[in-house]
Amino acid sequence: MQVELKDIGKKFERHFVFRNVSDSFKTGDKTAILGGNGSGKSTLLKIISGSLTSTEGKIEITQNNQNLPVENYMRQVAFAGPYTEIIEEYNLEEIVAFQSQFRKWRNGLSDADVIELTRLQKVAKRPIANFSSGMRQRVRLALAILSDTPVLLLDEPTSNLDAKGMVWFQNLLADHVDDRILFVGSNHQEIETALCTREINLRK
Ligand SMILES: Nc1ncnc2c1ncn2[C@@H]1O[C@H](COP(=O)(O)OP(=O)(O)OP(=O)(O)O)[C@@H](O)[C@H]1O
Repeated sequence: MQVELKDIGKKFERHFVFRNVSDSFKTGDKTAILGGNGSGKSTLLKIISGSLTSTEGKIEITQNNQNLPVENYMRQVAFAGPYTEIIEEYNLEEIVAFQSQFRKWRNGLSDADVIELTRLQKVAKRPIANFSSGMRQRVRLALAILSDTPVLLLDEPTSNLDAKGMVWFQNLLADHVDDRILFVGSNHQEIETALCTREINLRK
């Protein structure tokens, strides 16, 4: 799969957040999207995910030498950001079972494997509404990282994670990144972008 950004710009109200972002990404590319608060990292990630349209330019997706319509592409993208909604009334077992109805897990993992990999098995029957912010973030990350999608987008992945959670995140991502296109939005957090081999710096 190839994701190509052609002169992408995004304007909210009267102001451009960024303009002229052009780049091309293929399977195996791991890209850090860097910049300070308000530089447009989340906005660019949403555009790359297909969930937000750009004001200028276009995004082109190619799979098996064919252009992929955005609605087909969106099914192939997994996204986790601190703002990604999770169904509060469900418990972890129910959320995992719900997602697996429409999306396979990587490497033939079962729902039970996914729950085990969150390391939250002990609270798997508690409603997410009662989870701490760090526990919720683990759920968001596990659901995205373990989804069998060729594109993975993570926005500020270590937000709300403690030291143990950061190590958990790094190991989980390292085990599930190789055959994908990865984008990580980060405020220059070493630990978040450690695996990245290229960058888009929105400050420039
Ligand atoms: N829906 C929206 N309507 C109006 N302005 C918006 C909207 N979404 C984002 N913005 C503005 O666009 C700019 C970039 O926001 P964005 O969330 O992409 O930045 P960011 O680099 O991810 O920031 P942070 O590091 O603080 O998360 C900000 O000035 C923000 O206020």
